[in-house]
Amino acid sequence: MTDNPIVETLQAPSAVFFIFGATGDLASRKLFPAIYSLYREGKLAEDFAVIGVARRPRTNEEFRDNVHESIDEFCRYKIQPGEDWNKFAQHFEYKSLDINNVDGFRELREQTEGLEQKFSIPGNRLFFLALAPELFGSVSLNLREGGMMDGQGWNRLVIEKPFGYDLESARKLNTELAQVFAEDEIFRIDHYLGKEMVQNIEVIRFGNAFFEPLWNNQHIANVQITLSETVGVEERGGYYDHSGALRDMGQNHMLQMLAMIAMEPPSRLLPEDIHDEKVKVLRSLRPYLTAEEVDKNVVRAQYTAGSAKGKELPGYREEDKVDPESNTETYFSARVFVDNFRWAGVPFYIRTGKRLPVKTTEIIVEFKRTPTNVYLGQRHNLEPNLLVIRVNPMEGIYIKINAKKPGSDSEIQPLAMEFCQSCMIGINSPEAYERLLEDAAQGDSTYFTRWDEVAAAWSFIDHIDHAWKQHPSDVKSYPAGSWGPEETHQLLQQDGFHWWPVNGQDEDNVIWQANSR
Ligand SMILES: NC(=O)C1=CN([C@@H]2O[C@H](COP(=O)(O)OP(=O)(O)OC[C@H]3O[C@@H](n4cnc5c(N)ncnc54)[C@H](OP(=O)(O)O)[C@@H]3O)[C@@H](O)[C@H]2O)C=CC1
Ligand SMILES: O=C1O[C@H](COP(=O)(O)O)[C@@H](O)[C@H](O)[C@H]1O
Repeated sequence: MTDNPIVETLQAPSAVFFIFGATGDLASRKLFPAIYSLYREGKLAEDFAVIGVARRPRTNEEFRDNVHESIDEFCRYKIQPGEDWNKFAQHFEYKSLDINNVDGFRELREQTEGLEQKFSIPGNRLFFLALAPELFGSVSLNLREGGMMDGQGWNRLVIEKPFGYDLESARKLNTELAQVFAEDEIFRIDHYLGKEMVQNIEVIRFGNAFFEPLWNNQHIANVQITLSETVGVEERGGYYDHSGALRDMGQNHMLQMLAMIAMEPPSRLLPEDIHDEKVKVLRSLRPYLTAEEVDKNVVRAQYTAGSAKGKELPGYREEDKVDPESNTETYFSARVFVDNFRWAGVPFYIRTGKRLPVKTTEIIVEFKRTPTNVYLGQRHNLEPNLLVIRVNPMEGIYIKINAKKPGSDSEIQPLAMEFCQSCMIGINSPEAYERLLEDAAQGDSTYFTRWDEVAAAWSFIDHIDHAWKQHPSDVKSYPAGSWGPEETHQLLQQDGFHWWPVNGQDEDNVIWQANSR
């Protein structure tokens, strides 16, 4: 049922999609809308089914109403007046069960077989775990014990982050999953890898002749990755207070983006080859083994009360379900080194935080300056060239270059050569969860994380966390609505650099770049 002529209509194989945690936030905000968008674009096989699973009692009709509401509220496609809603909704059923009770899985098996018969689905089953991580191990064991793996087709497990709390717990979880699923059946989600512009990094780098020769320590001065959020912890205080920014964003999204920027070109674009290259980067991260090294290279902070857009905002310790004496970091920044031939000596600065002034994700590659400034005699300081990849919410890339100011004799100004994808594609740019669900159904693991990548990332993060645990109260503070603690600037100043403005704005919100919104 595609109404968009430019989308590819390669359909995913016919399968049953199980959403474990079907009454939860992720299912409602992301998963049901993603399934509907795939349906609207003709990317789902005609013969598909969805079974929502959670403890709360729901009839199939009530569940379908929930799905309708979630699509109304969160989907980029709207249900059309006069559209045959039931044609879509009849594919959805609900099963109330407790993950820890294997009998429920046996009943689920009967229900599944009934649906497979009804829609002529050849036994392909995709299990999406939108559940608290503590339940991941039990659900996979009970899938096997309850006979859910005995269908005639393939079985795939799609698993949400966080994958473990540290390397040890991640290993334990992986061992539990490996008792039931082979590595190529496990699809570990990092939803940043589903984002259009993160996937585009590969094409920008490997599809253009002029970047690759410059993509090394001879020509790149530093790389800056910013993932800033305006929201606080919202209703996720219980989870976040045990996680913090380093685990919530650092171990996964930020290191994955760094790996995409730093990896070697794979000889083939097969999932295994890309994973191989990324894991080499993650294993080359210089570990910070002592508290002194961590102090010198990593900054952590927590937001206090502040304001944004004229609205008063509470401090982190006043948030719902947060320990009033919590030392959990809501912000971190780090100077990271990739110790290999290509990147020796090039700092990668990464920062992320909640309650910052703008919602944006940007990767800025700062090039080294020209060998000499021939305009110095005319008192012109040339700015370095930048390549800026805008990931979220604006999507696009621009290159900042120096050019003569039109009409002037000698004045030089920085300007942006820009490709603004969101200006062109607008709301039709697929959401990350659509791509990832589709890829998992197709069996393509390129934009999921392989176990050795997850392990290498934890190994790097664990050293920082161990150092922090020695001095838990050593966390800096920043007012909500500000750009983080002062110390974050020192990270770059020690190398003679500074954070470039993101979102096309400097810290006084002066817009210097055309398509900033
Ligand atoms: N929400 C988000 O934006 C994001 C979430 N995630 C991850 O996704 C996962 C789910 O998050 P979220 O949707 O926010 O969590 P919620 O707390 O909103 O939902 C949890 C779901 O699990 C079900 N559940 C809990 N215990 C059991 C049980 N014993 N048996 C069966 N079902 C159970 C709940 O339903 P019921 O109470 O009816 O049993 C509910 O449907 C987590 O791992 C989270 O870290 C990751 C990135 C973003
Ligand atoms: O994984 C997570 O990501 C979101 C930010 O995702 P985005 O796509 O909106 O940039 C973050 O808010 C959340 O804390 C974290 O768990």
